[in-house]
Amino acid sequence: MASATASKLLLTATADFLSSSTCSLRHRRALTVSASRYPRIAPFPQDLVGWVKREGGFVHPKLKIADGGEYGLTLVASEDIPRGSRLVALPERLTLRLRWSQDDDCADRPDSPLSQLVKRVPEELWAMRLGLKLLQERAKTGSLWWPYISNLPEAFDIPIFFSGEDIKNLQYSPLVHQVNKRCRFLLAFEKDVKSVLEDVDPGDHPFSGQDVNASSLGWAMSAVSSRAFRLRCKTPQDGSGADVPVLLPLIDMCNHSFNPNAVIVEEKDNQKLLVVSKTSIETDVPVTLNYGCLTNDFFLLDYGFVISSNPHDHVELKYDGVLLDAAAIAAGVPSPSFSSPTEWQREILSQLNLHGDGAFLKVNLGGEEKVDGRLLAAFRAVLSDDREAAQKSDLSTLMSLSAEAPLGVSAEGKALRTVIALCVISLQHFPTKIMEDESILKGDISESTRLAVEFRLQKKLMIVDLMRELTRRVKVLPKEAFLNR
Ligand SMILES: C[S@@+](CC[C@H](N)C(=O)[O-])C[C@H]1O[C@@H](n2cnc3c(N)ncnc32)[C@H](O)[C@@H]1O
Repeated sequence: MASATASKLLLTATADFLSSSTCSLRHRRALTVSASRYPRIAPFPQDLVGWVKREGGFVHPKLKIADGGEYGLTLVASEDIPRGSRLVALPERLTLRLRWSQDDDCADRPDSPLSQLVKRVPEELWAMRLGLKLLQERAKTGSLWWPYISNLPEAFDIPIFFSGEDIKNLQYSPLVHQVNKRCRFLLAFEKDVKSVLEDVDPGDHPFSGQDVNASSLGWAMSAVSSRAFRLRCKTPQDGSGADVPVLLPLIDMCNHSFNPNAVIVEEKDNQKLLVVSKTSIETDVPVTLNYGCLTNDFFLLDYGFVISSNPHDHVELKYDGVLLDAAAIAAGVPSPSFSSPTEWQREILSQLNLHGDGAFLKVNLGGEEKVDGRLLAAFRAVLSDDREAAQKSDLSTLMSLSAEAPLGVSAEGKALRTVIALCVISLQHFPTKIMEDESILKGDISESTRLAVEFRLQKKLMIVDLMRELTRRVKVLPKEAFLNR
């Protein structure tokens, strides 16, 4: 039932590209409304903890699966657990990953229809590759992983399932571009899958003869992108030393924190994956893992959530001479030369890969660096008259915000004021104001609208914070910085 909803939403989100896509993957077991607050694939999912233990895994006796509030389900300590405790140990055979072998019963054949489908998915959509395996196991009667799969969410609030209106509500073109790209891929891949499977013998059908469409493919891709971990594997099947995506039943009930109380450790000798507590965990406290130092773009696109004051979030801009001249003029810099840099400035811009053939023009504001080092170095160089000092300075100094006015206070003042003006221009690109977003969030809105508005609000708050920080830096510059020489 919810799969049908997901299908409808995917159609709405991609109306521009869509021809037809309506049915959804139906599991052999009936899909009815779940009794849980966080609907799962099966109305009464199997006991995941019991299954892991029965299959040779270990689960700390003081751990349980519980309601993690707005974060969905989570693993929680039912009593205090000391630091350094083994929380979960998962045998390798319970991990769900792509394995190819001609004669191993636990693996898929390298010439199988599943492998043909996997090969048609671009590497950057690795979640879809493993998603195909997940769909195969979801469709298979008697799958080893059914107790795990029955506990997976039946739908995901991630942007590929947003309505067209909520995709627009993101107000941020790099993310809208990614969402549209994924939707387009899913719609095209649906057709690919049908054509590959058209003449496949029923016994070889990867999805036990069931129909697979853009919606079910989207479900599988989202299940993997929001739950898989990338582990470094050295086996020949997985490619030597590559990061291989793996689904880790039960371990993937842990929610994310940048300050996690647990870590995943690979126990090579026993071929087990462990979760070990990094700190003591008090009663009722959830076990958390760090999913990565990601921007909100990735958190929303892959996981369906947005982190407030995310120190890794940034906005992406294009290094564009005309735009930067406009920013510099707005900052009070007379005749800036971003559109027509001098030869020595072009040399520095080339070293920064911001000029010439193959230049990489994407730059960021925000994140740990606060101002993209390449952008800052370019500003310092283009807004300086001191050719000798610029050519003598090493790039790493020019790129560092903590380097104190490497080309003199006048250039530093102009550079920082121009970054502030660029922040203002970036803010103006968002059609709504911070106060409007805050007031929308107080209203009665759908989860996807809430996520979209929260996403754009966080971007804007990040820019405002950056402007404050840069203004503080400008204010402490000596007064020569304010003379427009
Ligand atoms: C690996 S699963 C964790 C288990 C999940 N809560 C569940 O109910 O199955 C990742 C998902 O949990 C939720 N989640 C995890 N950490 C979160 C956080 N810090 N903030 C909001 N949601 C979070 C998101 O829905 C995310 O897609």
